[in-house]
Amino acid sequence: MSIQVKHLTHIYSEGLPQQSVALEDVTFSAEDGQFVGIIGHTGSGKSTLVQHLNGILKPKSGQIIVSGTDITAEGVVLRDIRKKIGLVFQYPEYQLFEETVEKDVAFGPGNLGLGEDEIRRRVKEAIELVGLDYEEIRKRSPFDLSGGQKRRVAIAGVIAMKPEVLILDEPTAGLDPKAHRDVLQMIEKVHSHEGNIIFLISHNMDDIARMADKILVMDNGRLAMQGTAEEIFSQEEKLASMGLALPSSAQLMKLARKKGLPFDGNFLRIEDAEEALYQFLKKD
Ligand SMILES: Nc1ncnc2c1ncn2[C@@H]1O[C@H](COP(=O)(O)OP(=O)(O)OP(=O)(O)O)[C@@H](O)[C@H]1O
Repeated sequence: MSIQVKHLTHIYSEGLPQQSVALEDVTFSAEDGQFVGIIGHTGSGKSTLVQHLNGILKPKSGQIIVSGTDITAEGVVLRDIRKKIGLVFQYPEYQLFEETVEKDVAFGPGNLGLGEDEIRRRVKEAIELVGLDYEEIRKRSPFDLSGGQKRRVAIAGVIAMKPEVLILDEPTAGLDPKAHRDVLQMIEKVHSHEGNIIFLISHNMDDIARMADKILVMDNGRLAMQGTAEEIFSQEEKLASMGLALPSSAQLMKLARKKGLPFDGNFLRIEDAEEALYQFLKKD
Protein backbone atom coordinates (compact mmCIF):
# COMPACT_ATOMS: atom_id res chain seq x y z
CA MET A 1 0.00 0.00 0.00
CA SER A 2 1.20 3.48 -0.82
CA ILE A 3 -0.44 6.89 -1.05
CA GLN A 4 0.80 9.69 -3.22
CA VAL A 5 -0.80 13.09 -2.95
CA LYS A 6 0.09 15.35 -5.85
CA HIS A 7 -0.54 19.08 -6.09
CA LEU A 8 -3.78 18.91 -4.11
CA THR A 9 -5.84 22.11 -4.00
CA HIS A 10 -9.24 22.53 -2.34
CA ILE A 11 -11.46 25.59 -2.26
CA TYR A 12 -14.62 25.74 -0.13
CA SER A 13 -17.55 27.74 -1.55
CA GLU A 14 -15.64 28.47 -4.73
CA GLY A 15 -16.84 31.56 -6.57
CA LEU A 16 -18.90 32.79 -3.62
CA PRO A 17 -17.91 35.81 -1.50
CA GLN A 18 -17.08 33.48 1.41
CA GLN A 19 -14.75 31.27 -0.66
CA SER A 20 -11.79 29.86 1.25
CA VAL A 21 -8.69 28.19 -0.15
CA ALA A 22 -8.23 25.38 2.38
CA LEU A 23 -5.48 23.46 0.54
CA GLU A 24 -2.99 24.75 -1.97
CA ASP A 25 -0.63 22.57 -4.00
CA VAL A 26 -0.05 19.93 -1.32
CA THR A 27 2.31 17.10 -2.36
CA PHE A 28 3.61 14.19 -0.25
CA SER A 29 3.62 10.41 -0.08
CA ALA A 30 3.25 7.70 2.55
CA GLU A 31 4.40 4.09 2.36
CA ASP A 32 3.41 0.79 3.92
CA GLY A 33 3.50 0.79 7.71
CA GLN A 34 4.47 4.45 8.00
CA PHE A 35 3.15 6.50 10.92
CA VAL A 36 2.49 10.01 9.63
CA GLY A 37 1.82 12.86 12.06
CA ILE A 38 -0.01 15.97 10.84
CA ILE A 39 0.39 19.22 12.75
CA GLY A 40 -0.52 22.84 12.08
CA HIS A 41 -2.38 25.75 13.61
CA THR A 42 -6.18 25.83 13.80
CA GLY A 43 -7.65 26.26 10.34
CA SER A 44 -4.40 25.29 8.55
CA GLY A 45 -6.15 22.58 6.51
CA LYS A 46 -5.41 19.33 8.38
CA SER A 47 -8.97 17.99 8.47
CA THR A 48 -9.63 19.10 4.90
CA LEU A 49 -6.50 17.22 3.80
CA VAL A 50 -7.37 13.90 5.45
CA GLN A 51 -10.97 14.04 4.23
CA HIS A 52 -9.56 13.90 0.70
CA LEU A 53 -7.65 10.72 1.45
CA ASN A 54 -10.78 8.57 1.63
CA GLY A 55 -12.77 10.46 -0.96
CA ILE A 56 -15.16 12.39 1.32
CA LEU A 57 -13.99 15.61 -0.29
CA LYS A 58 -13.10 16.07 -3.93
CA PRO A 59 -10.22 18.39 -4.74
CA LYS A 60 -10.42 21.32 -7.11
CA SER A 61 -7.22 20.00 -8.67
CA GLY A 62 -4.51 17.46 -7.98
CA GLN A 63 -4.41 13.70 -7.58
CA ILE A 64 -4.44 11.09 -4.82
CA ILE A 65 -2.92 7.82 -5.98
CA VAL A 66 -3.71 4.89 -3.70
CA SER A 67 -1.63 1.85 -4.67
CA GLY A 68 -1.60 2.94 -8.29
CA THR A 69 -5.27 4.06 -8.54
CA ASP A 70 -6.17 7.74 -8.79
CA ILE A 71 -9.11 8.00 -6.38
CA THR A 72 -10.00 11.48 -7.62
CA ALA A 73 -10.73 10.13 -11.10
CA GLU A 74 -14.29 9.98 -12.48
CA GLY A 75 -16.06 6.67 -11.91
CA VAL A 76 -13.99 5.51 -8.93
CA VAL A 77 -16.21 3.58 -6.50
CA LEU A 78 -15.92 5.27 -3.10
CA ARG A 79 -17.10 2.13 -1.29
CA ASP A 80 -13.96 0.36 -2.49
CA ILE A 81 -11.77 3.21 -1.25
CA ARG A 82 -13.42 3.25 2.17
CA LYS A 83 -12.77 -0.48 2.58
CA LYS A 84 -9.08 0.34 2.42
CA ILE A 85 -8.95 3.76 4.06
CA GLY A 86 -10.68 4.24 7.40
CA LEU A 87 -11.25 7.70 8.84
CA VAL A 88 -11.97 8.38 12.51
CA PHE A 89 -13.46 11.88 12.71
CA GLN A 90 -13.01 14.31 15.60
CA TYR A 91 -15.31 13.29 18.48
CA PRO A 92 -16.29 10.03 16.73
CA GLU A 93 -18.47 9.00 19.68
CA TYR A 94 -21.17 11.36 18.38
CA GLN A 95 -21.63 8.88 15.55
CA LEU A 96 -22.45 5.91 17.78
CA PHE A 97 -26.07 4.97 17.20
CA GLU A 98 -26.79 1.25 17.71
CA GLU A 99 -28.38 -0.27 20.85
CA THR A 100 -25.33 -2.33 21.76
CA VAL A 101 -21.58 -1.93 21.48
CA GLU A 102 -21.39 -5.16 19.49
CA LYS A 103 -23.90 -3.94 16.88
CA ASP A 104 -22.18 -0.60 16.59
CA VAL A 105 -18.76 -2.09 15.94
CA ALA A 106 -20.32 -4.59 13.50
CA PHE A 107 -21.90 -1.86 11.37
CA GLY A 108 -18.81 -1.14 9.21
CA PRO A 109 -17.78 -4.77 8.59
CA GLY A 110 -21.47 -5.56 7.90
CA ASN A 111 -21.36 -3.08 5.03
CA LEU A 112 -18.35 -4.86 3.57
CA GLY A 113 -20.57 -7.85 2.78
CA LEU A 114 -18.66 -10.26 5.06
CA GLY A 115 -20.18 -13.45 6.51
CA GLU A 116 -21.58 -13.49 10.07
CA ASP A 117 -18.73 -15.51 11.54
CA GLU A 118 -16.12 -13.22 10.06
CA ILE A 119 -18.02 -10.15 11.31
CA ARG A 120 -18.23 -11.61 14.84
CA ARG A 121 -14.53 -12.48 14.80
CA ARG A 122 -13.55 -8.99 13.66
CA VAL A 123 -15.83 -7.28 16.19
CA LYS A 124 -14.31 -9.27 19.05
CA GLU A 125 -10.78 -8.65 17.84
CA ALA A 126 -11.36 -4.89 17.38
CA ILE A 127 -12.99 -4.49 20.80
CA GLU A 128 -10.08 -6.31 22.43
CA LEU A 129 -7.51 -4.33 20.42
CA VAL A 130 -8.91 -1.06 21.76
CA GLY A 131 -8.43 -2.45 25.27
CA LEU A 132 -12.04 -3.25 26.22
CA ASP A 133 -13.36 -6.49 27.70
CA TYR A 134 -15.45 -8.03 24.90
CA GLU A 135 -17.71 -10.22 27.07
CA GLU A 136 -18.28 -7.45 29.59
CA ILE A 137 -19.08 -4.70 27.13
CA ARG A 138 -20.63 -6.26 24.05
CA LYS A 139 -24.28 -6.12 25.15
CA ARG A 140 -24.04 -2.70 26.79
CA SER A 141 -25.49 0.43 25.27
CA PRO A 142 -22.74 2.66 23.86
CA PHE A 143 -24.53 5.59 25.46
CA ASP A 144 -23.97 4.27 29.00
CA LEU A 145 -20.17 4.21 28.68
CA SER A 146 -17.58 6.75 29.86
CA GLY A 147 -16.22 9.30 27.38
CA GLY A 148 -12.97 7.36 26.92
CA GLN A 149 -14.83 4.06 26.45
CA LYS A 150 -17.20 5.58 23.89
CA ARG A 151 -14.23 6.93 21.98
CA ARG A 152 -12.63 3.46 21.93
CA VAL A 153 -15.84 1.80 20.74
CA ALA A 154 -16.10 4.34 17.92
CA ILE A 155 -12.49 3.68 16.91
CA ALA A 156 -13.08 -0.09 17.13
CA GLY A 157 -15.84 0.33 14.53
CA VAL A 158 -13.29 1.61 12.03
CA ILE A 159 -10.56 -0.87 13.02
CA ALA A 160 -12.99 -3.77 12.53
CA MET A 161 -13.01 -2.91 8.83
CA LYS A 162 -9.26 -3.68 8.81
CA PRO A 163 -8.32 -0.59 6.82
CA GLU A 164 -4.90 -0.57 5.20
CA VAL A 165 -4.79 3.13 6.02
CA LEU A 166 -6.16 4.42 9.31
CA ILE A 167 -6.69 8.17 9.67
CA LEU A 168 -7.33 9.64 13.11
CA ASP A 169 -8.37 13.30 13.38
CA GLU A 170 -7.45 14.46 16.90
CA PRO A 171 -8.44 11.18 18.56
CA THR A 172 -7.57 12.40 22.07
CA ALA A 173 -9.39 15.76 21.92
CA GLY A 174 -11.30 16.44 25.12
CA LEU A 175 -10.10 13.32 26.97
CA ASP A 176 -8.61 13.40 30.49
CA PRO A 177 -4.87 12.60 30.82
CA LYS A 178 -5.40 8.91 31.59
CA ALA A 179 -7.85 8.36 28.71
CA HIS A 180 -5.49 10.36 26.48
CA ARG A 181 -2.60 8.00 27.30
CA ASP A 182 -4.80 4.92 26.91
CA VAL A 183 -6.06 5.97 23.47
CA LEU A 184 -2.50 6.65 22.27
CA GLN A 185 -1.27 3.29 23.55
CA MET A 186 -4.18 1.69 21.77
CA ILE A 187 -3.22 3.41 18.50
CA GLU A 188 0.36 2.15 18.85
CA LYS A 189 -0.96 -1.35 19.49
CA VAL A 190 -3.23 -1.25 16.43
CA HIS A 191 -0.35 0.02 14.32
CA SER A 192 2.01 -2.76 15.37
CA HIS A 193 -0.73 -5.41 15.09
CA GLU A 194 -2.11 -4.36 11.70
CA GLY A 195 1.02 -2.81 10.14
CA ASN A 196 -1.19 -0.25 8.42
CA ILE A 197 -0.34 3.31 7.39
CA ILE A 198 -1.51 5.69 10.11
CA PHE A 199 -2.23 9.40 9.73
CA LEU A 200 -2.60 11.11 13.09
CA ILE A 201 -3.70 14.74 13.38
CA SER A 202 -2.76 16.22 16.73
CA HIS A 203 -2.09 19.52 18.46
CA ASN A 204 0.12 17.69 20.95
CA MET A 205 3.75 17.96 19.85
CA ASP A 206 4.91 15.44 22.46
CA ASP A 207 2.63 12.75 21.03
CA ILE A 208 3.65 13.50 17.45
CA ALA A 209 7.38 13.57 18.26
CA ARG A 210 7.07 10.24 20.04
CA MET A 211 4.97 8.36 17.51
CA ALA A 212 5.46 9.70 13.99
CA ASP A 213 8.02 8.38 11.49
CA LYS A 214 7.19 11.32 9.30
CA ILE A 215 5.59 14.68 10.10
CA LEU A 216 3.61 16.96 7.79
CA VAL A 217 3.36 20.58 8.92
CA MET A 218 0.40 22.49 7.50
CA ASP A 219 0.29 26.28 7.42
CA ASN A 220 -2.54 28.26 5.80
CA GLY A 221 -3.44 25.42 3.45
CA ARG A 222 0.14 24.77 2.37
CA LEU A 223 2.42 21.92 3.32
CA ALA A 224 5.09 24.07 4.92
CA MET A 225 7.47 21.31 6.08
CA GLN A 226 7.80 17.53 6.00
CA GLY A 227 10.38 15.28 7.60
CA THR A 228 11.27 13.19 10.64
CA ALA A 229 10.70 14.48 14.18
CA GLU A 230 14.42 15.33 14.41
CA GLU A 231 14.27 17.33 11.19
CA ILE A 232 11.06 19.18 12.02
CA PHE A 233 11.74 20.00 15.67
CA SER A 234 15.27 21.24 14.93
CA GLN A 235 13.63 24.25 13.26
CA GLU A 236 12.21 25.99 16.29
CA GLU A 237 12.00 29.50 14.80
CA LYS A 238 10.22 28.37 11.68
CA LEU A 239 7.72 26.41 13.79
CA ALA A 240 7.19 29.42 16.08
CA SER A 241 6.42 31.59 13.03
CA MET A 242 3.56 29.16 12.33
CA GLY A 243 2.31 29.25 15.92
CA LEU A 244 3.81 25.84 16.79
CA ALA A 245 5.99 24.93 19.76
CA LEU A 246 8.58 22.24 20.50
CA PRO A 247 7.59 19.17 22.53
CA SER A 248 7.49 20.08 26.24
CA SER A 249 10.52 17.89 27.08
CA ALA A 250 12.61 19.76 24.48
CA GLN A 251 11.43 23.11 25.90
CA LEU A 252 12.32 22.06 29.44
CA MET A 253 15.82 20.94 28.51
CA LYS A 254 16.37 24.11 26.52
CA LEU A 255 15.58 26.13 29.64
CA ALA A 256 18.01 23.98 31.63
CA ARG A 257 20.68 24.61 28.98
CA LYS A 258 20.06 28.34 29.22
CA LYS A 259 20.76 28.08 32.96
CA GLY A 260 24.15 26.60 32.07
CA LEU A 261 23.32 22.93 32.63
CA PRO A 262 25.21 20.62 30.26
CA PHE A 263 22.40 19.01 28.27
CA ASP A 264 23.11 18.36 24.61
CA GLY A 265 20.52 16.89 22.30
CA ASN A 266 16.97 17.56 21.19
CA PHE A 267 15.10 15.59 23.92
CA LEU A 268 12.03 14.90 21.87
CA ARG A 269 10.85 12.23 24.31
CA ILE A 270 10.19 12.87 27.97
CA GLU A 271 12.03 9.64 28.88
CA ASP A 272 15.23 11.01 27.30
CA ALA A 273 14.92 14.22 29.34
CA GLU A 274 14.23 12.23 32.53
CA GLU A 275 17.24 10.00 31.94
CA ALA A 276 19.59 12.95 31.29
CA LEU A 277 18.32 14.78 34.41
CA TYR A 278 18.63 11.64 36.50
CA GLN A 279 22.21 10.98 35.33
CA PHE A 280 23.10 14.62 36.00
CA LEU A 281 21.53 14.75 39.46
CA LYS A 282 23.01 11.48 40.68
CA LYS A 283 26.60 12.57 39.91
CA ASP A 284 28.69 12.86 43.15
N1 LIG B 1 -17.24 23.10 5.40
C1 LIG B 1 -16.49 24.22 5.24
N2 LIG B 1 -16.95 25.27 4.54
C2 LIG B 1 -16.19 26.38 4.35
N3 LIG B 1 -14.95 26.54 4.85
C3 LIG B 1 -14.46 25.52 5.56
C4 LIG B 1 -15.19 24.31 5.81
N4 LIG B 1 -14.44 23.47 6.56
C5 LIG B 1 -13.27 24.12 6.78
N5 LIG B 1 -13.28 25.35 6.20
C6 LIG B 1 -12.18 26.33 6.19
O1 LIG B 1 -11.05 25.70 5.59
C7 LIG B 1 -9.86 26.03 6.31
C8 LIG B 1 -9.19 24.74 6.80
O2 LIG B 1 -10.03 24.12 7.77
P1 LIG B 1 -9.68 22.70 8.42
O3 LIG B 1 -10.85 22.31 9.27
O4 LIG B 1 -9.24 21.78 7.37
O5 LIG B 1 -8.44 23.11 9.35
P2 LIG B 1 -7.75 22.28 10.55
O6 LIG B 1 -6.30 22.50 10.41
O7 LIG B 1 -8.25 20.88 10.55
O8 LIG B 1 -8.29 23.05 11.84
P3 LIG B 1 -8.50 22.55 13.37
O9 LIG B 1 -7.12 22.31 13.94
O10 LIG B 1 -9.18 23.71 14.01
O11 LIG B 1 -9.35 21.30 13.32
C9 LIG B 1 -10.28 26.98 7.42
O12 LIG B 1 -10.08 28.29 6.98
C10 LIG B 1 -11.74 26.68 7.61
O13 LIG B 1 -12.42 27.83 8.08
